[in-house]
Amino acid sequence: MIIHHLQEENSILNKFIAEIRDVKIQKDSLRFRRNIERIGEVLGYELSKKLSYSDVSIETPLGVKREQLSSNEVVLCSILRAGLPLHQGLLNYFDDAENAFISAYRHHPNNNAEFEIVVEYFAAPSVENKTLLLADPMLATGQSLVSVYEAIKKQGIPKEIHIVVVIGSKEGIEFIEDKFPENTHLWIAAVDDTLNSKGYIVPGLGDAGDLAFGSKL
Ligand SMILES: O=P(O)(O)OC[C@H]1O[C@H](OP(=O)(O)OP(=O)(O)O)[C@H](O)[C@@H]1O
Ligand SMILES: O=c1cc[nH]c(=O)[nH]1
Ligand SMILES: [Mg+2]
Repeated sequence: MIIHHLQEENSILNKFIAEIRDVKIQKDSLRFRRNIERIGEVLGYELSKKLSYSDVSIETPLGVKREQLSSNEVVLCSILRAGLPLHQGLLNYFDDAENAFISAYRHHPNNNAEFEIVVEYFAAPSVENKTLLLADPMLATGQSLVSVYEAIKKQGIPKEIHIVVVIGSKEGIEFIEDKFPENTHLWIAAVDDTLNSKGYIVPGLGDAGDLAFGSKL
């Protein structure tokens, strides 16, 4: 896996990350969603540099100019629910992508701390020989991403995969590394050191789905 950790270099991205972490700011859910979307735009711009480009003639009112345009067939796949604002940010830039939505949630049998990942809702086009962008704001244990990848493989084998994450744990990155093809790119804004006993990233930001859409029963 080729890891691109964007916060290794300072940029305006740091402000968006700081705001989604900050307990004094993150409860403004409109701002939280918009910040995740903005991070999706930044990550999307960065990953666009690794796509394939070909020469296309563009006619302006005054002449013709050759531009290098991406020739990748992109499928943008997000994990519900927290993935929705990140999906929107990526879609703002990859506006002609096909889209896939897959749900994954943690099921705690008998309210135990242990959980299993349940994949239920599944709506995806073929990904055969296409460029798959797999987006989830949080990479904690890594189990959701791997379960969703297993599910989407039923739709074909992608030519290349770009995983897009806002905050990940070192443990989660280690867990997913050998579960994806070697040439998979991981675009990750921030990397945190630990997970707590409930599998939450520390310091992280809390529950991304709840912050974006409200708590659930
Ligand atoms: O790496 P993992 O340990 O699998 O955890 C990460 C998952 O947790 C969050 O979803 P959550 O289960 O909270 O569902 P939600 O989006 O509905 O809130 C997040 O969006 C990831 O999908
Ligand atoms: O830290 C975490 C872990 C899983 N899901 C979240 O939203 N946050
Ligand atoms: Mg959640």
